[in-house]
Amino acid sequence: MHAIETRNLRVWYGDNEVIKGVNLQVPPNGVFALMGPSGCGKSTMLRTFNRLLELNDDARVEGEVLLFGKNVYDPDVDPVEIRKGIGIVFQYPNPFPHLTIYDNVALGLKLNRLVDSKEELDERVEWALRKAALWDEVKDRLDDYPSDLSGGQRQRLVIARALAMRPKVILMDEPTANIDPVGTQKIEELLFELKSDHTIVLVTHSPAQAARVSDYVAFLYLGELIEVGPTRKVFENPEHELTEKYVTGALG
Ligand SMILES: Nc1ncnc2c1ncn2[C@@H]1O[C@H](COP(=O)(O)OP(=O)(O)OP(=O)(O)O)[C@@H](O)[C@H]1O
Repeated sequence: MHAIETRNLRVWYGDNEVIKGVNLQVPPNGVFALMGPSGCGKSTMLRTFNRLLELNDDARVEGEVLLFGKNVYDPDVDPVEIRKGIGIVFQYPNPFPHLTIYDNVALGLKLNRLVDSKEELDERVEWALRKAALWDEVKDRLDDYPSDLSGGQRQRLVIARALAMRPKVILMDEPTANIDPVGTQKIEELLFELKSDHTIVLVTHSPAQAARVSDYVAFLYLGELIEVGPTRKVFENPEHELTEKYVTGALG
């Protein structure tokens, strides 16, 4: 079964149609990149997957988004539950500034009563920080605040916060756009580690990053899906001229 499947997905902001009937299938466990130039609709599409987009009053969604076979837009689905079950990481690392490193990871577990004891909470926090490849750097300063961390570390803290909830799917919207090259490399290595247990959908405007980290890639252009397939195939043997132009840098 696909982790995510869209069926004739369309999105409007007011009268402006920005996703124009996209049919897409994201296989489970791997990195699936959504790439395309600025404004083509990548972030908009990503936010339809966890129903975050409808928090924007102007936006209207049509079509289906199946999450492991279940349409998240069915009337019996609670969008809050959907958002809880899917991790999301944004372009600007946004840990809670007034919570310690420990509490940033622990908060969702506490609020949702996912653990029974302090011991279990400690274990889960450590587990998530290890999975996010941050534990060694923060284990002696769990009571510090995220402002003491580098941008790359803050982003891995956000990833740990998401992982603590054990999501099957993690959405990442340009997670390295504001991170230096060393921090970017760490996050890209982390994606490689995470993909055996998680489905990661990565929005990137960088074809080079898509080529480095993804197993499958979709190329979006002006709200349309131009091409999708295994990353190697799309980069080495694209079917569409537009894709070829984009991956060779001729499209901007
Ligand atoms: N809140 C909004 N209200 C109205 N139009 C919007 C809104 N957000 C995005 N758009 C428009 O929708 C289109 C798609 O934007 P979106 O941000 O999804 O593209 P993107 O590919 O993620 O671009 P970028 O890489 O620059 O973030 C653009 O034309 C954009 O101007």
